[in-house]
Amino acid sequence: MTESSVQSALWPAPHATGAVEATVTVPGSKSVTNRALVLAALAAEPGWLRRPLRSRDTLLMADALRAMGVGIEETIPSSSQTSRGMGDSGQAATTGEAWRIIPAGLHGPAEIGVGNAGTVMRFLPPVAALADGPVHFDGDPRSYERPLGVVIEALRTLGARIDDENRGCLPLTVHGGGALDGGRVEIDASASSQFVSALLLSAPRYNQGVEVRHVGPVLPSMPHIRMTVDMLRAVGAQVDEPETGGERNVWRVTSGAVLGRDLTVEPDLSNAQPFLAAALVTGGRVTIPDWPTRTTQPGDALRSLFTRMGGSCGIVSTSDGTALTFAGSGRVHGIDADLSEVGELTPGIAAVAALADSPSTLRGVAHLRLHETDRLAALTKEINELGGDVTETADGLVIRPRPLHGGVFHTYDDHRMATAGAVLGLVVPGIEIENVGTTAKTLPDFPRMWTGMLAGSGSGSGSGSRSEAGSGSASGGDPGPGAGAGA
Ligand SMILES: O=C(O)C1=C[C@@H](OP(=O)(O)O)[C@@H](O)[C@H](O)C1
Ligand SMILES: C=C(OP(=O)(O)O)C(=O)O
Repeated sequence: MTESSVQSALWPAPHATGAVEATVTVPGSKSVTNRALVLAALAAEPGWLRRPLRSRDTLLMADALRAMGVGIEETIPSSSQTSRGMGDSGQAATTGEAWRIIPAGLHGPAEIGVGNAGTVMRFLPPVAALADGPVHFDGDPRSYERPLGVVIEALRTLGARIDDENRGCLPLTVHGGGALDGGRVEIDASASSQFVSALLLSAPRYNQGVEVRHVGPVLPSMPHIRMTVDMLRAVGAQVDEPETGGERNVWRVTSGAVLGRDLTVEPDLSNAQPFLAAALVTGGRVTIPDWPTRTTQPGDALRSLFTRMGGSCGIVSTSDGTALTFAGSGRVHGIDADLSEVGELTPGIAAVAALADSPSTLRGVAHLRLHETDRLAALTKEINELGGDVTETADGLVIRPRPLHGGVFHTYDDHRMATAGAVLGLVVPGIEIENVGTTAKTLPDFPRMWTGMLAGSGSGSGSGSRSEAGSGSASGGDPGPGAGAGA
């Protein structure tokens, strides 16, 4: 098969013949990995990143930093090396991949491919402003449509010179001058929290630091901004959030050195979503090892969201740390939820909602129209083409469950559309996922993990027995077309 035929192939989504019972090891968080790479690249000394996510978005980030002169060495640490660090839930890492990041003077000229990674296209122009020459950014066709003008204008206010031939979108060139003044900037981040995170992450290296004031009507994905602030503080940056005197949504980062750290990346809790959903929709039980007890990841909200939808869960101590066990009850309920803080969970919640015993209203997620695809339109069309009844609202979806039938579930190059389709396929026979390889954006091993999860508990192989699935540890099952493609 050529790469393009692999990409467009249809993947027969496995159907669960019984309750899913599995332990699933989920790879590291995209959002933590890409923030950690940026901060380590800006540091005054080398640092370590353990259990990083290795996916299209994070490899694009690493390659982009390398293009500007940063050293990133990929090593497998010996079992005697252990680590603790920011974002760490307390468990020691004794195995797995580790990247050593060796900061250097940032150089241009450089060519950066952002793919369709919001974190790369938003977080790196502020870094490139510190380079000593031009840094050119380009990406997938969809990246041209995703908003970037707010970051471009803010950087200009802070002293950067940028050529944006497409006016506010990619492609663009940041003419780095080796340093940036910094200062105060007002932005409207209602289209993406990543605008705020982008400006804060590089701010300690700007001459005057940065004060960012959000002045727009809404601000989505607050946990991701908290993640940025937490991770900045963990590398020694001073970040003030004056919430008194009527000042909300203001962040001040003081100019100062960024420390090199040793960080173990938490599992990606948003990527745990399809596996937890599998327990919910099949009345099964799924355990996710290393679920952190304290985290800024929005995926932690799945514990309450999926409990409201009919499941139950608990964090348990294990010999290696902590794990989340989530159990379905055999019933799936609809939900009325404001998902503005956790927008990236919407596709997975919509899939579960389409299988529920009552309607759902998902609100606060108008900005999803500007994600990997227009997720509100895509979910509406794809669920309805399987017999569903979904309508778009100004800021979300209303989902009235109907009996669904098989068919092709199109994914629009959106990893979370693919995993949402896989959840539907557990319950609805005959669903085929177009381009499941698009999951490589954040979870390259998804098809193998999914079939591994089902190997002992469903998909025609009997129900009730336990299976183990995880990145690199799943056994059995066809990895499916496109597995690993696109990275
Ligand atoms: O900062 C981050 O790591 C992210 C922020 C969110 O973006 P938006 O605020 O644009 O939704 C989220 O949806 C995305 O998956 C990751
Ligand atoms: C919106 C997402 O990604 P990005 O980082 O490209 O914005 C996502 O992963 O759901």
